[in-house]
Amino acid sequence: MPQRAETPAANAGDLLAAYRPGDSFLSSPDGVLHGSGALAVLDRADALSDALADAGPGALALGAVPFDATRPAHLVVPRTVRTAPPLREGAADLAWRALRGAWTLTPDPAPDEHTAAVGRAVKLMAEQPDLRKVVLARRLRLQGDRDIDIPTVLGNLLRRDPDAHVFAVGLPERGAGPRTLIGASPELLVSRRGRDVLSNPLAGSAPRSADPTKDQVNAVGLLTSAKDRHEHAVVVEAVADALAPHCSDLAVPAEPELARTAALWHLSTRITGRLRDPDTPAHALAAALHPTPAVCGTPTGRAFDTIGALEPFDRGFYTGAVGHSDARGDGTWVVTIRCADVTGPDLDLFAGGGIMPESDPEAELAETSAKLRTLLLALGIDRTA
Ligand SMILES: C=C(O[C@H]1C=CC=C(C(=O)O)[C@@H]1O)C(=O)O
Repeated sequence: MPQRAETPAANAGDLLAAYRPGDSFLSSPDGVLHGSGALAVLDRADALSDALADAGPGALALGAVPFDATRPAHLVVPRTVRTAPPLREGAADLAWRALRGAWTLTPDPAPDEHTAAVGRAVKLMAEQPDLRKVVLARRLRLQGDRDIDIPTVLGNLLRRDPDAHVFAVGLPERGAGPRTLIGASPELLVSRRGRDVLSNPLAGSAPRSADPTKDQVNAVGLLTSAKDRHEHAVVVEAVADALAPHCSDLAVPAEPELARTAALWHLSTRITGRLRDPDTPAHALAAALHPTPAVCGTPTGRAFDTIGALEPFDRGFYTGAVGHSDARGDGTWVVTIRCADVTGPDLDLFAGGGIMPESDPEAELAETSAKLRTLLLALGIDRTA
């Protein structure tokens, strides 16, 4: 059966108003997508191209791939797709909507366990210098007193970060009703438009400040920090190496620039290339890149094993990839960060940071707290966790 493309909506707000549990929503600087129903549900990204061919020439699929790419993905070819123009200035028209209710916040692991794990990673890197970087994360469990109103959270995320990749995609259920991955990722893993390929790795972070002078001091401090420049360079090198077999004219800027979200400054590098084989779809490029050292470390296998040994929880879909591909092979996939895994009134929030040999455990903990604020503030929780 072919996918149905509905008349485009006037704006993202109309798509949010139409969102129902189980639907998909993706907003990026290129446009906004809403998918409902399912012509096909797939657990492997390499099955996407065939499923898209079955769904018609204009069809698209969207969904999420977990951090551990050997585990099942959750990808949907929606029955119906509706689009809206990019949000841009329209963000100011989205009303900030408060979520009602009370929350219980439980850090798991506790903050001191996270600093201890960072300390262990630093010691490991000192003992084994070939282990250059490990990304360590922590989880914050939230329990509300009513089911989370997902379109309200998405609207609040968009209002604060209109240029972010704001998403809601379904996940395999765990017996407690619909499960949804929501978030506002600032990090483009890869996009493909015809032969044009773009990746925009981020690594190296500093908190934003409401005081403009302090905000600038933080930004300049980040741009000139040897530790953050090093942490960033490791990611750029890996992204360029992974794209090189697929791209000609690979352009890798020598210096990072600053990127900003409402909560953080990041070091950012825009890497562009021309696809050698026009039949390589966006999701194949995403699979070639994932996991970058922005979410795993260097070398990848050693860093992955170290994460397994030091993080006391399962990352699941956090630090995987979320996005969409269409039947031509074009698409956009982002790194699944600044996100939460939601079931009913329960949310698991996640935040991590790149640990380098020179990392300070308390500073790394503070960085994860700043990252958690993206979701906390969208939920109306103005607390540092
Ligand atoms: C792993 C996360 O962020 C990554 C992306 C940007 C900056 C990062 C950093 O400075 O450590 C991380 O590599 C996260 O937000 O959970």
